[in-house]
Parts: sequence; C-alpha cells; structure tokens
Amino acid sequence: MNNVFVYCEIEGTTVVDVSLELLSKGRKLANTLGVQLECICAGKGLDGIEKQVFPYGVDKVHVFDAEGLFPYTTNPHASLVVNLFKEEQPQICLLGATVIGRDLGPRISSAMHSGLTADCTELEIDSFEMSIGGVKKFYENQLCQIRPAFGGNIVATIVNPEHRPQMATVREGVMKKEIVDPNYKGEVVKHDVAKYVPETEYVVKVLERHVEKAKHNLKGAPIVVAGGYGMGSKENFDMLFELAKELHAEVGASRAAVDAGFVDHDRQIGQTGVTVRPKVYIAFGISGQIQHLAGMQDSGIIISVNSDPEAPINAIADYVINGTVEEVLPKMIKYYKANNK
Ligand SMILES: Cc1cc2nc3c(=O)[nH]c(=O)nc-3n(C[C@H](O)[C@H](O)[C@H](O)COP(=O)(O)OP(=O)(O)OC[C@H]3O[C@@H](n4cnc5c(N)ncnc54)[C@H](O)[C@@H]3O)c2cc1C
Repeated sequence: MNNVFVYCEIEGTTVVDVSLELLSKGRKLANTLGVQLECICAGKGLDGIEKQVFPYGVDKVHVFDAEGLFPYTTNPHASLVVNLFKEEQPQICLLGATVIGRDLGPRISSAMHSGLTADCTELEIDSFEMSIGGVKKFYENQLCQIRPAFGGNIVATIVNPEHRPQMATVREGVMKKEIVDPNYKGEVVKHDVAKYVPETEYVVKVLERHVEKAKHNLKGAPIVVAGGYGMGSKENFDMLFELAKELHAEVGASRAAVDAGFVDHDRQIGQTGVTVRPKVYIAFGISGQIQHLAGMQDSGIIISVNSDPEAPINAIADYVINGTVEEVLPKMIKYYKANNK
C-alpha cells in the first residue's frame, strides 16, 4: 500500500523508453520513501512482459492482458488504472509526457480528485512546513514536482500535500534509464480485466494505425552538433550536416533556429524539444537560454562556438571557441575530412 506506481506505455509488446526511464526514477523515489515500486502494463499478448521491467527494480507488475487494450484507447485504460488505484492507494503515480500520458493522466487525476503536474524536469522527495487555508502544518516526504513555469522565467516546485496519488508526467529523455540489477525479481499479478474494465468502456475501435519511423537518432547519438540562430541561414546548416557526417554525429538545433526555418522542428533540443545526453555536444551560435539548456546540460563535454565571449552557454561549456560559425565550421570540416581519410 502507498507505493510508487509507474504506468508503462506499451508499443506492441515492448515497454517504451520513457516508461523505463520513469521506472529508474520511480525506483529512486521508492528507495527514499522506503516503499515498493509497482508498475502497470496493459495491452495484448503481454506474456513475459515482466522481464522487460524487472531489471529496473520493479517489485510488482500489474498485468492487464486482453483484446481491446492494444492499441491504446482512453476509456479502458483510464478505467483499469482508476479501479486499481482505488484498491492500491498509491502515493505517487508517474506517466510519460507523451500523447498517451497526456490523455490518460488528467483522467486518472480527475477521477481520484488528485493533482497532476505536467512536463516535470526533476522529481524529489522533501519535507517542509506549509500553510494551507491559514493552517500551518508539517508535511513529511512529499513529492516535489519541479518544472519551468511562467514561460521558463522561473523554476517552480509544485507539491500536492493533501491528496493522493501525487501525479506527474515527464517527457522522454529527461530522466536517465538505469538498470538496477539484470536479475532483479519482483512479483507478477495478472488481473482479470473484466473486473476492472466494464464492457461499456470499449467505445472506440482503432481500425488502422500508422507508426512513423524516427528520421534520426538525436536522442541516442554519442555526438551532437547543434546550431542556433547565430548559424544565420539554412545554407550554413548544410555545413553543420557536413560536419556531423565526418563526426558520425547527429544535428540538433535551438528553437530560434527552428523558428527561423533553418532546420526541421523534430531536431529542436530543449524544454519543448528533445532532451539529449551525448558524450560531446557542440553548440554553434547558440546563446544558452534556460529552455535550451534544459535539453542538453547533462551532456558529457560541452563545446561552444560563439562570436560573443559573454554568451550564457559559455558559462556551462567545457571549451569555448570564440569566433563566428562562418570562420570556425569550414576549418573543422576541413580538419576532420583530412583526418578521416
Ligand atoms: C515556453 C518556452 C519554451 C521554449 N523551449 C525552447 C526549447 O525547447 N529549445 C530552445 O532552444 N529554445 C526554447 N525556447 C526559446 C529560448 O528562450 C531562446 O529564445 C532560444 O533558445 C534562443 O535560441 P538561440 O540561442 O539559437 O538564439 P539567440 O538567443 O538569438 O542566440 C544566438 C547566439 O548566436 C551568437 N551568434 C550570432 N551570430 C553568430 C555567428 N555568426 N557566429 C557565432 N555565433 C553567433 C550570438 O552571440 C548568440 O549567442 C523556449 C522559450 C519559451 C518561452
């Protein structure tokens, strides 16, 4: 009872990355609280699904396996989670900030009369004194849901001290996926789906599905070369793609570069884009606003190429090249081309 729960999103019969990342975070939160980590896997043909989640330290996996639970539709999944939560009374529930998580999360929180913080960038356990309705109280071991607010101008810590479960969504790539023990063994509970999902909830039937293949591997690339508004043009971005080819890297961008039409939106890095953690991140003409840093600050080595020695990104960079992209990029391409021969 009062454990930490993660709703695992399943594509076919595979638990998606964002859910595995949340299991890793959930394990740490559960350890701090001294409780168990449980997860929900709902879909079709889920025999052996537990093998995918146990290495992340899951103590109990709730399996709901039935025709009609894959592909995801809102009502049956909301119904099974809410009915399970009424029995289990979790204290925390984490979901991916994905299309599914954004659809499901509010329905669960509304049914449970709880709160939900979307797009958290960090989750911590803390205790504090707080005054609600003029009454001061000490709240122990609360989930602190941290995220940028007011257009990214402040970083807010949101708490939900009076209601349970404390619910948060997190975007893919924000938390780190970490195996606790490849041989970790928990308990598998196979639920009778009909007990949790009345027949009347199957109101939508998916007739056809089209899953787009990712055009690039920005999230998993060991080296990312990213361009900002300082790149100046789409043509200069072509040089970035040329450098990326020599370095076996992927090309990323700031939102200003995307908005200027220099590069496709799916390459945007940051708070409203992809989160990356490459071994090496080279930022060309990126100033380093907080929303951009949110998506790359955990990179191994950060190199900044900027004409402004005072650019904020230089403060977190390991190496700074003070110069224009027009000067520096051709030299780097020439150097790596010569060395790759
Ligand atoms: C709610 C919200 C969400 C956001 N989400 C994101 C997000 O996910 N990702 C993101 O990136 N931004 C995001 N932003 C926008 C963010 O605030 C910044 O506006 C943006 O990151 C700036 O991009 P930039 O650094 O490329 O451009 P600028 O801030 O204009 O910086 C350009 C830099 O290039 C340098 N420069 C200029 N010319 C040259 C040259 N020839 N050679 C070398 N250097 C040069 C300049 O010195 C400067 O440092 C968000 C904003 C809001 C309000």
